[in-house]
Amino acid sequence: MTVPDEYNKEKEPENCPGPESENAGKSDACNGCANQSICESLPKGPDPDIPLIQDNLSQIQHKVLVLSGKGGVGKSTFTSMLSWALASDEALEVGVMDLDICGPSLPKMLGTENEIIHQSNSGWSPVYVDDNLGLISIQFMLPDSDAAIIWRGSKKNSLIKNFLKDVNWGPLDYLVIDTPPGTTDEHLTINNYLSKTNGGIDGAVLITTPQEVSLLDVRKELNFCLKAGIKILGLIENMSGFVCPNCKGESKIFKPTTGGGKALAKEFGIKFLGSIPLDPRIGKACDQGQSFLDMYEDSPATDAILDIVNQLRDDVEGTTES
Ligand SMILES: Nc1ncnc2c1ncn2[C@@H]1O[C@H](COP(=O)(O)OP(=O)(O)OP(=O)(O)O)[C@@H](O)[C@H]1O
Repeated sequence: MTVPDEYNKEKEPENCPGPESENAGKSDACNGCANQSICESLPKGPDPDIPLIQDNLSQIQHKVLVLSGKGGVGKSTFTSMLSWALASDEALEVGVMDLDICGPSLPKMLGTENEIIHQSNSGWSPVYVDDNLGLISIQFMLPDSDAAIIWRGSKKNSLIKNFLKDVNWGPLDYLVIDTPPGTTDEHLTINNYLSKTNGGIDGAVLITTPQEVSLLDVRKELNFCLKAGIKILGLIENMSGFVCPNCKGESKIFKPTTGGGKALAKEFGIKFLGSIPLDPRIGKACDQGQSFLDMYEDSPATDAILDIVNQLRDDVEGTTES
């Protein structure tokens, strides 16, 4: 078991059961400990749900995580684009899991904001965006779209387990998983369970913007992947300049650090998947729950995204040599 970097050994209370104990986070000594929520989120002993998760996900070919160090850099936007792009190939069955439990935005971006979850004998059904594109999100279980989700780690972990064990995913070519920003309980939980499934996690796509604050935070994400043994499929620099829709001229809005994503990828020896320019129509399409890729085929952002998706498919499906 990997104990996360955030775990602070110096803050261990007297009689601490230790992060690897079955009682981690649950004993009296844990109350008020700064490490409690981390310990609660760590797996304890053999988990009887693991065989159920393995069975439920056994027909999923590829599992891809989308990660970012900072919020607001376009992680959910890219997840929605990747999902639309994959599903535009009618030969593929695509599932999307929204693990941004406290800030779910995929239902809106994929045009399913007002849907509710359906339960049948075979479990929860994903909400279908298209015949071959299903989404699961906590949003579908909330009384209204403004409801706040203020949950501790253990409750989030149970929901993630439900998403893995109780959603009737069926056979899928791709399961794309959007995660919250940073390295959180959700990341530890999903990695813990998926790493035990057939084929494990194919890899993670990391999103940054060119700003220094985002580049600094995405380093933590890279180190998390390295520590957790998650393959890094590549890094994307989003909002990487603005292409004027009229004159097609490009302005480097974050001038000194534009290209920082590429430099970071080189430093870590990982693939740089490409830069996606700013296009104000992306926000508009996402707000309307429509596919930007279909609406604005001529946008340089569409070209960049489709090129990235092709590279990912080549890597994940092994159609070209890396
Ligand atoms: N290339 C782009 N051009 C223009 N707007 C963009 C681009 N990428 C993302 N956006 C916009 O930036 C905002 C933040 O994007 P998004 O919600 O995907 O970020 P996030 O990283 O998932 O944030 P969080 O993790 O905090 O939910 C959205 O309004 C989205 O429409």
